[in-house]
Amino acid sequence: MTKLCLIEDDAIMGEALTQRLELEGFEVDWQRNGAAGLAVLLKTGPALAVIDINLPDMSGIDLFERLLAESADPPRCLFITGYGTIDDAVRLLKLGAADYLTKPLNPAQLIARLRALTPARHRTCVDDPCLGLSPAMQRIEVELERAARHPESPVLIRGESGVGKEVVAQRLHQLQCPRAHFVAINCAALPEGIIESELFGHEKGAFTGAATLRQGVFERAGDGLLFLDEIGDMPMPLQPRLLRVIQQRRLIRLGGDREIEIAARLVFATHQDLEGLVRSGRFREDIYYRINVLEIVIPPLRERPEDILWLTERFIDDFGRRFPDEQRRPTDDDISRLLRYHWPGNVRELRHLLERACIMGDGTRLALRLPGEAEPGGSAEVTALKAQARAGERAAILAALADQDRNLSEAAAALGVSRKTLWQKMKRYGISR
Ligand SMILES: Nc1ncnc2c1ncn2[C@@H]1O[C@H](COP(=O)(O)OP(=O)(O)OP(=O)(O)O)[C@@H](O)[C@H]1O
Repeated sequence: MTKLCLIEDDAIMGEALTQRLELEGFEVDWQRNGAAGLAVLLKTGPALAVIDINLPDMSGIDLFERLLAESADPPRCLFITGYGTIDDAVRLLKLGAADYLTKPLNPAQLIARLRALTPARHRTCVDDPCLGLSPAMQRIEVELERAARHPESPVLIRGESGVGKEVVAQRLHQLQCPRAHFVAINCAALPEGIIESELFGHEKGAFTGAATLRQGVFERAGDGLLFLDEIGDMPMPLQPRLLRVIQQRRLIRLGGDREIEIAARLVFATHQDLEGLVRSGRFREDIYYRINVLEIVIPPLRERPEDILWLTERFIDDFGRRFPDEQRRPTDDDISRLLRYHWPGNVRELRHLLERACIMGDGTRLALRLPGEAEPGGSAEVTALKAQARAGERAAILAALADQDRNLSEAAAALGVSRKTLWQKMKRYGISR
């Protein structure tokens, strides 16, 4: 559990926050005044502190300055400020405080910020969800724990592209057989000519070009986990053979005659409407029933706002770990934009977008740009309009100069600008006298 010290003199607020933070999995030490709070921060070394800036015995600034002077490894401090103390909060940020939030406090926002601030070393695996914070992902985590105890049953993972189907398969592997192989194959990406030998393997000399024996993925996975992605794209001619292998858990390599036992856990995934494929005759109904034993459905990211925040924090943390000098932090505005966007590319899109936002960011600021939003300084349309306006302005200056026999003062008067302004614009547009 992440240790957190709450320093808040208001009894109602202190109690409400303590309850909420404990429900969210923090270990809370609530102190009612600055001196007692400071003592706890110095003695017990929590990972985080939430501090009201207006305390009865000292100001938040005094407290923070003393903490910095006396502690070699101070916790990350988030201050709560009232309307009149924003200036102090800004001063605190300059001194090195992690963040501040204004009253009235939005508890969900506080939790999101605290999770973002929790240093990785203070997170423990037990209370740190592996797949996400949303109820849907927590449910999947529980389903995976159950599935891990029944390795003989196939698993079918469904969800839009980029929702994390492979990540879920990896989690199952971690729960079930972390030391055994994890082999992944994308049935849609393999050319039809080689998919059969890639799946089932071939003996030496089985066909022209088969110079050596090759094991297929079913064999290579050993007693680990075989992840067959995009199963809906399995070519129809191969499906009867696949069905036999799944059913009998045995195979014969191409060109071979010996049966080989399959020990691997079989996990299938698809973003397609398998039922529709069955109806249109492109996917065999018998395979559909055979693989659809333990079905796990991952909802799209736009339906899991908690995960948008949780994943954002993870991806930004990852970046910060790789580039310790570049610690970014989302602003409130970044967070609301991330929550508003509809994420057609799901987690993959979020990951790529944040990678870019971290790389292009500056200081703690992310350079967040979401598809469809106007670029800073204007969208393409605005840019084109500006270019047009500039061209028009240049033409007007040239015309005024010609009209006034290139007399600068008279041209400026005709244009209604000062002589200095005209001269500056001429320089910008490359117009000589
Ligand atoms: N819960 C998660 N935690 C961390 N990263 C995640 C999570 N879910 C997805 N990702 C990241 O998002 C990207 C897409 O995930 P993944 O490949 O598992 O999706 P998928 O559903 O299998 O996609 P596709 O349908 O295109 O094969 C990867 O970079 C992955 O690391």
